Amino acid sequence: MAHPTTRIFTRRVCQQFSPFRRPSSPIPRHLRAPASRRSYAASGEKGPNPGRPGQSPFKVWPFIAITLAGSGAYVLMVRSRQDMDPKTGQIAAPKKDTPTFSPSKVTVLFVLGGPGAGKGTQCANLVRDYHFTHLSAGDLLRAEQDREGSEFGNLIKEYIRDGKIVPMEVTVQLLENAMAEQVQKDPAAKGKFLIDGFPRKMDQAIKFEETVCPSKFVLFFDCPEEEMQRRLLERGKTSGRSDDNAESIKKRFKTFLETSMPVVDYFEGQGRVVKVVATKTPDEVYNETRGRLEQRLGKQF
Ligand SMILES: Nc1ncnc2c1ncn2[C@@H]1O[C@H](COP(=O)(O)OP(=O)(O)O)[C@@H](O)[C@H]1O
Ligand SMILES: O=c1ccn([C@@H]2O[C@H](COP(=O)(O)OP(=O)(O)O)[C@@H](O)[C@H]2O)c(=O)[nH]1
Repeated sequence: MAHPTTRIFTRRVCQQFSPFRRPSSPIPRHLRAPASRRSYAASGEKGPNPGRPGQSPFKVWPFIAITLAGSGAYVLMVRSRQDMDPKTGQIAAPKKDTPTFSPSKVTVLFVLGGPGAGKGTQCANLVRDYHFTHLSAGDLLRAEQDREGSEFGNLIKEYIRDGKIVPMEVTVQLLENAMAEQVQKDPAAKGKFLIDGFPRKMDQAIKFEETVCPSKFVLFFDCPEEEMQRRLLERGKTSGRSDDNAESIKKRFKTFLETSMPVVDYFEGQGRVVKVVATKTPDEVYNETRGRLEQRLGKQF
């Protein structure tokens, strides 16, 4: 049985918020709205509130209690499902709280730009002059594709030929392994990484920064499509790549525009993009690249 004070409080709250409450209005009778626009209770015992004045016939609290309990259960269910793998319905591995590499010990620059913009060419220059370690996501995927016994070989082959983005778990893991190997080789060196052609999709960007290492910024090579196409068709004459052909190039451009540009926009929104116009000769593009990096990182980067 409820405590008398509780009962009084309950009745007061019910009365206050009941739409059927009889008002004791401070407004003089002649200024009030006509009876037809006022509460039902104004017509005395005939409305839906035939009980004692001020007492609602509806028990509101059970409804409120049920609604609150239901909402609480729903929130708990949604939270628990966030930890589930949507494919298997199994509980996913616990999220890593901290990235594997600390950005105070390791420097990561993402290098982005359309296919054929000149990312690989400029990364080679930076490696030569500034001792970066160059990790090309595409090269790592092609190596994994060709590795004997790889369970992802066929999948990667198909994705690359169609210009699609390989599921992020594969690429992020390959990159993390390659970084770990490099850091282990030379623990004293301050690891400086150019991660080339990555992240090409938002999920990769978020996953990598959460679990592997936050990047300093994106070095973005901006080049129009016609120029990139010309370069790729030229490269295709000798590269032996399954995707340097007109049909795959078209698909890669589409993926770049629809999926990868939003990643650049995302980092741009955070002030984390260093943009270089990539249409001039390789040397000219490199000069601009160095200038921009010095501006951002200081002369001794
Ligand atoms: N600034 C440039 N002008 C003309 N050709 C270039 C330039 N930069 C790179 N290339 C050539 O274009 C092709 C694509 O360059 P690459 O660095 O492999 O691009 P990405 O890594 O962005 O796909 C290569 O054959 C390369 O030699
Ligand atoms: O994070 C990545 C990077 C590359 N790729 C695949 O690898 C291909 C080639 O990428 P790469 O960077 O080697 O070449 P680019 O297109 O920049 O010339 C892409 O089209 C994608 O199919 C991918 O799936 N995920």
